[in-house]
Amino acid sequence: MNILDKIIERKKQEVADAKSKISIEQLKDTEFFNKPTFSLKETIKTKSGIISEFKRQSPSKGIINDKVPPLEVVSQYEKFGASAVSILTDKDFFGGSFEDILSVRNHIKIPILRKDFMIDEYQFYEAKSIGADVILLIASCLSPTQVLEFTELAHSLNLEVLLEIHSGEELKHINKNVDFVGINNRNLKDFKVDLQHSVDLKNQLPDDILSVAESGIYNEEDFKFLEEKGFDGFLMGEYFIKNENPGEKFGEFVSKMRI
Ligand SMILES: O=P(O)(O)OC[C@@H](O)[C@@H](O)c1c[nH]c2ccccc12
Repeated sequence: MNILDKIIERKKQEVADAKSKISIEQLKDTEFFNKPTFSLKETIKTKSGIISEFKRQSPSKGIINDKVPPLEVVSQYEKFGASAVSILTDKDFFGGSFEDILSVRNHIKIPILRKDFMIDEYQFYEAKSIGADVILLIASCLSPTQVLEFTELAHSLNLEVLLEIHSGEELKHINKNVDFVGINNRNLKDFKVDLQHSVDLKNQLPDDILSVAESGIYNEEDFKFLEEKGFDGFLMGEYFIKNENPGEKFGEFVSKMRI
């Protein structure tokens, strides 16, 4: 079984447990559920275009940084011009939690992407109740019909949708309602990174869709290369988070790139 299958199997159990503890009605009754959201569609154009990520660990890299608190990191990301922050909420494989979003929500005014593996409607209500603005849909874990239905549900809750694809096969998961198409430079099944593969795929996207290059952007050349190919957004995690002071590293990067 590959890692992605393992994650999804575990996620099903996790969602079943959560459902048995807290109902959707209870989620609707939380502080953030009815608050207005922040739009990445706006900030992707007006700020740096970078969605900078907070994560402690990943299946491909193990522990990356478990020393810095989320608020310290994301406040700096905001200060230096991040269009949004991505926060992993998966616990077992990425060391995240809802608390990582809850603890920062009231302190930043840019969109938060809840980065998790969405497989069930329940998780959209959860995302909204913790104060997320954008959710990720991973094409390789869903059918095109599920992508369509989940997008409608997300929009009904005022959440924006980043649809992640990695192969030509997955182009058929795209529908005109998704807000952004992310192309993962990393294959989630074997962790290989290939930027040219992503550019080839980007050239097959509909013209009017906002595109995000995701993962494995490890230096200035990688970023420039993808920027020149016309990506609108860039999802970057490890390059910043692996440092003692990820926020400062992000600030240096933005000023060096003059974005
Ligand atoms: O740390 P990186 O290589 O810069 O990658 C960030 C982000 O793109 C990556 O965490 C990611 C992209 N899609 C995902 C899906 C699930 C888990 C993680 C991811």
